[in-house]
Amino acid sequence: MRLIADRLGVDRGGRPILRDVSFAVAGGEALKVVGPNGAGKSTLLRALAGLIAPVAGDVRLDGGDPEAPPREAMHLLGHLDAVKAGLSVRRNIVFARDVLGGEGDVDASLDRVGLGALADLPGSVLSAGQKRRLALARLLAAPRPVWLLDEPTAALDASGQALLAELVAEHRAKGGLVVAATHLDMGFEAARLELGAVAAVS
Ligand SMILES: Nc1ncnc2c1ncn2[C@@H]1O[C@H](COP(=O)(O)OP(=O)(O)OP(=O)(O)O)[C@@H](O)[C@H]1O
Repeated sequence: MRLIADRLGVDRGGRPILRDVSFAVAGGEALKVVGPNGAGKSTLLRALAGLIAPVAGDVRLDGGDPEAPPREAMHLLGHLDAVKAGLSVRRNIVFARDVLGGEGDVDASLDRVGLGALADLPGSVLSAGQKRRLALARLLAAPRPVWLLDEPTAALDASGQALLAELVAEHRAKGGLVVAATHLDMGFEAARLELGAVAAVS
């Protein structure tokens, strides 16, 4: 599988944010998107996920299900954790699995991210780092080959950051691919896409 962005152009609020952004990420690979605040990192992830229509170029997923839109192969972990405050921690994951599809084991996913003991508590009581861990559990419970991660280490402690690096390594070993926007070291090797006045891949 290959995720390809081809001369992508994206506007927001009528302003050009991304122009001529091109890259390809193959299964097993990771791409780290960097750039200053406002450079368009989140915008790029949202465009890849099909949530914002590009004004130029396109996003393709080669080797995926030709019948399904590319977004169905993607998991966007946004910088907001999208926790449903009124649902229990476990129900949050069941809900995500029902919406996104997938056969992941809900309790095993929670155990893996260290939230097993909190499964019956409402989502509203989770700390910022625990909400981030809940978002990681969603990646496991509703497996999809393309992970789009927006500032995935935000609010994670050292063990959470190590867990993220492990999950990414396992995902890549299974042929999954990762595009991650970040200001920080994420503890794994990745190609680099720098957004700024001019976008370039190195
Ligand atoms: N809904 C919106 N309407 C109009 N402009 C927007 C909207 N969302 C984002 N923008 C603008 O798009 C630009 C890129 O924002 P984006 O969130 O993609 O940047 P970023 O690189 O992820 O920034 P940060 O490092 O601060 O998270 C910014 O100038 C922002 O103000």
